[in-house]
Amino acid sequence: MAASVVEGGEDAFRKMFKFYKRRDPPPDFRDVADFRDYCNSLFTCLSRTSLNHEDAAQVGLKPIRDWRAFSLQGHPGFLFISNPFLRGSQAFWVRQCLKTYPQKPNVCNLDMHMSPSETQDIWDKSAYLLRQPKTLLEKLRWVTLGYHYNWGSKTYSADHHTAFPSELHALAFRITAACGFPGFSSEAAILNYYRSDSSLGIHVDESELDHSQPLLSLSFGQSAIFLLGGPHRQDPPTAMFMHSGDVMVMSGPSRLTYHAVPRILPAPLECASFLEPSGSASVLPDGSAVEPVTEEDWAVCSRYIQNSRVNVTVRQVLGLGQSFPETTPSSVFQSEKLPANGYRDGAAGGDNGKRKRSGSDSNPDKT
Ligand SMILES: O=C(O)CCC(=O)C(=O)O
Ligand SMILES: [Fe+2]
Repeated sequence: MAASVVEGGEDAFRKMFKFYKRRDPPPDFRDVADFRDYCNSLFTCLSRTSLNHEDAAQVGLKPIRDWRAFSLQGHPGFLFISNPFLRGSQAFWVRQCLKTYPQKPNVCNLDMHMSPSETQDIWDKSAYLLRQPKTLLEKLRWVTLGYHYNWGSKTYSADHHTAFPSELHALAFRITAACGFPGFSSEAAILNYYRSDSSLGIHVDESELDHSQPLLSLSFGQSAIFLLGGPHRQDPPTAMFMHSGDVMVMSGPSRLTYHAVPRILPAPLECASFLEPSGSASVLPDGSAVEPVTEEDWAVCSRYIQNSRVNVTVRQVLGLGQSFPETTPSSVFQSEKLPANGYRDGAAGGDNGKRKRSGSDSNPDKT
C-alpha cells in the first residue's frame, strides 16, 4: 500500500477509503487483514457458559468452543468472529433479509418514492423476474426494523416503531451474551443491501441513546473491505475483509469509532460454499428459529447474492429505564424531509442520496 495511505493526519481515513474504492488500477489488497488466515483466536474473552450448544444451534450458530474470535490491537472493545454459523444456516438468514424483512410494516428505501401498494410484495414481484435488470429486490438499498431510523433527522422515535423480528433478536441476544453483554435488547436494525459497486461512507453510529451496549454486525453474501478507524476522524483506520457469516461486535470505545465500507469484492469460493442451505431439516434442533429454505426460495436468494452483499446491524437504542426525549416542533419538521435512500453511493442503482452521520466530515464519495 502506498505510504501516504497509512500516514496519520486529517485525511488518513478518506485517503484509505479512496484507495480501496479505486477501480483503475485496482488497489493492492495485501495489507487487508483476513481473519480466515489467523489462528490465535481469543477463547478467553468469550463467555462460554452464557450460551449452551442447543441455544446456539437454534439460531444457526456453532458451539462457542468452535468460534474463532479476534480482538484488534489499538481497537479496544472490537471483536471479530470469523463465521460462527453452522454450515447451511446462513441460507436462512439470507432468505430472511431478502424475503421477510423487506415486508411491511418494516420500512425500506423504496417507500421513500413508491406507494405502499407498489412496495407491498417486493419478493413476489421480484422473484420470478430476477433474470431481468432492476427488480425491486435489486433496487433495495436498506430496510429498517424495530425503531425505524429516520435518515433525515438521524434519530429514532417512540412513534415510529414496529415489532422487532424475534428470531433476529434471539440471534443477536445469544451472540452478544457470548461476548460478555448479557441482556442485550434488539430494538432497531438497519439492513444494508450492497451491489458490487456500492460503498458506505465514513460515519459513526451514535444516534442510539444508549452506547453502553454493543452494536452487532452480521454479513452475508459477497465480501467487503471494512475500515475501522478510531474515535477521531483523523485516526488512520485498519482495513479488514468481511466475508459471508462474519460477525463484528463493536463495544466500549469501539462502539463510537469511525468506520466505512469502501468496496465490495467477490466472495472466496470457500465462503460462498458455506452459504448453501444444508438441504435437510433433520439437522435443526427442536424449537429452532432457523427453518429450512425451500429450493424455490434459494434459487432466488443465491442468484441475488451472487453479486450482492447484505449487512445487518442490530442496535439497542435505549438504556434500561430510558425513554425518548419529547419531540420539538422543529425536529418533527426535519423528520418529514426524508432522503430517498441511505448513506451509500449505490452508483449502479441511481440512488445517489448520501447519509452523513454523526456530524462527521463530508461524505468521502463526493470527492
Ligand atoms: O456494511 C457494513 O459492514 C457496515 C454497516 C454499517 O456500518 C452501518 O449500517 O452502520
Ligand atoms: Fe455503521
